[in-house]
Amino acid sequence: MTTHSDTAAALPARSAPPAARYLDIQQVGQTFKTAKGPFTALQDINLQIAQGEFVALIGHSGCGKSTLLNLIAGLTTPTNGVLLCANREIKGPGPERAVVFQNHSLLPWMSCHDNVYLAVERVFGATESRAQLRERTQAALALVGLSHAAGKRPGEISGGMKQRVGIARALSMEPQVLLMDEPFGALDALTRARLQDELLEIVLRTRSTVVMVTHDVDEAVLLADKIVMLTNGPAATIGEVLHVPLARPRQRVALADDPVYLRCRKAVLDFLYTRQAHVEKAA
Ligand SMILES: Nc1ncnc2c1ncn2[C@@H]1O[C@H](COP(=O)(O)OP(=O)(O)OP(=O)(O)O)[C@@H](O)[C@H]1O
Repeated sequence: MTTHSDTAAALPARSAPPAARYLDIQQVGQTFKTAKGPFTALQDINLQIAQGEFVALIGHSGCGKSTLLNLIAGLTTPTNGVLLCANREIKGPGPERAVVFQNHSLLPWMSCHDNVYLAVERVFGATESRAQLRERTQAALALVGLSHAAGKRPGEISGGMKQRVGIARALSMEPQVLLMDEPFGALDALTRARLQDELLEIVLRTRSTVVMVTHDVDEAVLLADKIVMLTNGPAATIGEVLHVPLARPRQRVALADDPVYLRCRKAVLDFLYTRQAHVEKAA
């Protein structure tokens, strides 16, 4: 693994020294049992993510990005190695790690308010009154600009709004870690850009640690502190980690011709399309 090591001083400013190994992924491998025999999706994954860091996972389709995210979420367990969150082994899902999926997975018969309330109740229901839970729910919806749609059901709102409800639901749990699997993948370009900007603002305010799977090079450079590039599978591993030394807050229009932005973008494109050019293997 090579690292583009920009100076620490050039890294984005965030307050208070965060835990440098908040998420610690050590020698992780994942082998699936399949009808054709064992299939090794991931191998020798070593990655440390600091508290408050925004990490983008990028790589060609099928390389193992979701597999890695699911391991961090605790939805699956690794065949090799260990994953730690705040020095504790990840052994299953936990309220400190919330997941936002591409298909927002809202319950269609419940209002946006109730979809969020359900998550709030699960995390805080034992210790807080209903009024407090409702307050948390309303605050989360306000955070993503959806107070006006609280009473609507998922079928009555747009795809972008549904995705914002999914993000509100995840944020309402006050997770230490926000795990996002191509959260904007299904959206049109304009909605996607708006949600990216909103996410930048929210993350700046909440100081959450974020791991986001994406296929989009511009999204990765715009949002991330660190871009983790996976090699092609099978047995995918981390090919390169690129630090993105762009100060925050970040403005997409100003970045369009920023030399640092362009250099980072080129480095990722180079990795994906030159060094890891996707070759379809014969079945
Ligand atoms: N439960 C499973 N059983 C067998 N193979 C699996 C399983 N889950 C994933 N795989 C395989 O592991 C590899 C990595 O899959 P994964 O979904 O993590 O890739 P990805 O990088 O997220 O892909 P995409 O970008 O297309 O979403 C693929 O070859 C996939 O077919």
